[in-house]
Amino acid sequence: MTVDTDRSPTSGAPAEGRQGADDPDRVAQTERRDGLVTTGAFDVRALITSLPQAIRKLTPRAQARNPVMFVVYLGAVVTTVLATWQPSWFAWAVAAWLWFTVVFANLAEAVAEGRGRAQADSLRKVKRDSVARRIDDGTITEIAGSDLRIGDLIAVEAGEVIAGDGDVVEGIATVDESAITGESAPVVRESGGDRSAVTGGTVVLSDRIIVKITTAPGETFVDRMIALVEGASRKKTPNEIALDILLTTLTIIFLLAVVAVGPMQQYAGQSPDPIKLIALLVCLIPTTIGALLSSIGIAGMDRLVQRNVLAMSGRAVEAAGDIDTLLMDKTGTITFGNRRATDLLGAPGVTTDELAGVAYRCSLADDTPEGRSIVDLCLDSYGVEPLDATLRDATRSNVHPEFTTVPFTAETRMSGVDRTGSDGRVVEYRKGAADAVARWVTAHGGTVPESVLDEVERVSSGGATPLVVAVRGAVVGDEAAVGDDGVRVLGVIQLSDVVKPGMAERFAQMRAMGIRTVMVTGDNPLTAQAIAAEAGVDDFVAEATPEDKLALIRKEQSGGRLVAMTGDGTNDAPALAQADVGLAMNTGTSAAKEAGNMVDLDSDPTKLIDVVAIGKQLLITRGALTTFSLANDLAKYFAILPALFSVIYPQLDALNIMRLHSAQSAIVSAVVFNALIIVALIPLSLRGVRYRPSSASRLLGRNLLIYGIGGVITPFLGIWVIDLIVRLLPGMG
Ligand SMILES: Nc1ncnc2c1ncn2[C@@H]1O[C@H](COP(=O)(O)OP(=O)(O)OP(=O)(O)O)[C@@H](O)[C@H]1O
Ligand SMILES: [K+]
Ligand SMILES: [Mg+2]
Repeated sequence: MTVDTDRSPTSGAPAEGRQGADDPDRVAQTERRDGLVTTGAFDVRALITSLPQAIRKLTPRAQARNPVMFVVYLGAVVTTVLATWQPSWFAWAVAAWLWFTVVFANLAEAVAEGRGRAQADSLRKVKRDSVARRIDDGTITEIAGSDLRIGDLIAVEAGEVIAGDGDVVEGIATVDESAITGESAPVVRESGGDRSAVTGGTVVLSDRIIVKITTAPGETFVDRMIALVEGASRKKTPNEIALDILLTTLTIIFLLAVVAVGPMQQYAGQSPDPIKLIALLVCLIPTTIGALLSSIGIAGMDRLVQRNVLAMSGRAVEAAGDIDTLLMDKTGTITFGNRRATDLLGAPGVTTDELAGVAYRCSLADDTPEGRSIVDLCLDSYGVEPLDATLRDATRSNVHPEFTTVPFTAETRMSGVDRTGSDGRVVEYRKGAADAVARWVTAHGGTVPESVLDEVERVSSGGATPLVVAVRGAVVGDEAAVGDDGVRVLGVIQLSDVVKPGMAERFAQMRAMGIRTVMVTGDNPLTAQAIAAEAGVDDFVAEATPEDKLALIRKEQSGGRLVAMTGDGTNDAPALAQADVGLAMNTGTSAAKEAGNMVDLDSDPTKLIDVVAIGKQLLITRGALTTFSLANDLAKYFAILPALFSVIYPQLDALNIMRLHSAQSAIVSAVVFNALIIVALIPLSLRGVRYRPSSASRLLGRNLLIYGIGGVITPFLGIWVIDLIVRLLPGMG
């Protein structure tokens, strides 16, 4: 057991290095920083500090949620009544230890929940009251952050707290998100692209942005994080419900068996003692796993929080343990997502100046990061004469009589501007994915020159994204001479992005875990291939629309496979919602974060390795403790049955292999052991059984061996030792 003695989980202080080298279960080393942090290790003091909370859970209502422990609870009540009615040392000893059993079970849950409370406290600090400057028809009203409604537009400037969750709809800013992510380096949040989501409670460090509110007060990301780490929103997973049903069935069977013992005793001329029968029942029903089941689940979620992953459902965590396929989008997930225009390559007979002029027009109203980077490149490196500010702004906000914006969509994979001249003739400026533009050009009777196709191929093979630029219609003004109404390809814009470091080895690790990694991108096959090779994914799908992404997941799932998806864009949202595990990047859009069932605050897609390990560990821990609990209960037969019957059937004394002192001391010892084993296993239930990547059947065999045999042997030793002490107490015969 790893005992971290230098901090209490309820101290509220975010720990430095919550995971150290002392944690044997650490599956992968991730940089840890300040932030949403607690110790992953178990702290003995937590048992004491969580005691009041455990006692508070003694209400019938709280107990009724757990059928196995509810039987113990009722047993404790009945035994207490009997002990008051006919007091004896034995009766009171059993009553007291039955109450301890119930409290210890509550304690397991309270300790697990307590670990989240410190995180919740530090998150509440993020939820400070802030003032929002709401924009209504151009005027600004100051209102309380708590009065914001979905759809409100607010202006936030450097130094101000963002009052609510939303998407940046105008501007670009650096934002300090450390209160939530623990990452102290500021992040860029900008309109238009996949890095538009901002979280209420974070602070704008530079510039000014306009944010469109996407969540109602009280339902914000931070609110959900608080509910999550406190376990308030925890629902039983299907697996837990199935196990609950099994445990309840066993409890009913044992209840019937014990009820039958009374008449048997009577028949043999011995008057049955209800206290002994209750003790027998409690020892036989699976109290150990019944007591620890919910803390195992809570601890699994908590371990994810320690890795900066927020799981919105326990079901997703369990599914993660069995993932077969991981789908990822490319930009922003495998690459940094900071696609910048880096080069312009003119078609034959087109000068780069002409190309730059058209590229600039194309991107004037394109509010994506790609579009803005093209404008920057054209102005800074190609000396394009900028349009005057009013004209530009009018175009951008699509109110100019002459210019009509054609925004980028994931379906068309093109964007541009239509310009209506004074003679009513329209010129269409377009740029976009090579295949999309080629289709547009062909549809209008044009062709893409061979040399442009060569450039596209060259740019793509290097892992960059080529955008083909084309114009259709008569020339108005000073752009490239296109002659008549025809359509003409002007050249290629090169967009460059960088693969996040360390991808290849992490994907290799996934391969070792039996997970197939597939990159799904809207980009062209050559770029996809180059990036796929660099990142080391097993497979890739290119030119995928949002529907394709969704269909791919459905196809994988229909083959019985469990699928994880990581993504950041609005176009990934349907797929994130469909996947068994939908891990959204925190840098992504609100839509993506809403759709997924997990959010990675570090925006690291390979974090899925940790998520899978934690999911597997959760399943293994639950299996191991269930095995242990059942084996354990079996062994208690040997302590209690001889004690109950040896007076009438002396042969049964042969079963009393522990040579327990007396019937009373045997029963009390069994009940004491039954209670103490719960406390002894709390650390294991919270920390989880050690997990190493290996085949599922090997793991299962190994655990059955350790926890099955351990579960049989431990009670014999434990009850024998406890009996040595208990026999010294009064009333033990
Ligand atoms: N602003 C833009 N204007 C025109 N075309 C664009 C623009 N941005 C991207 N494209 C083109 O559309 C393609 C699809 O872009 P999108 O951002 O939808 O990709 P995606 O499906 O999210 O995949 P990934 O994020 O993995 O690249 C890009 O590969 C590019 O060729
Ligand atoms: K038991
Ligand atoms: Mg994307």
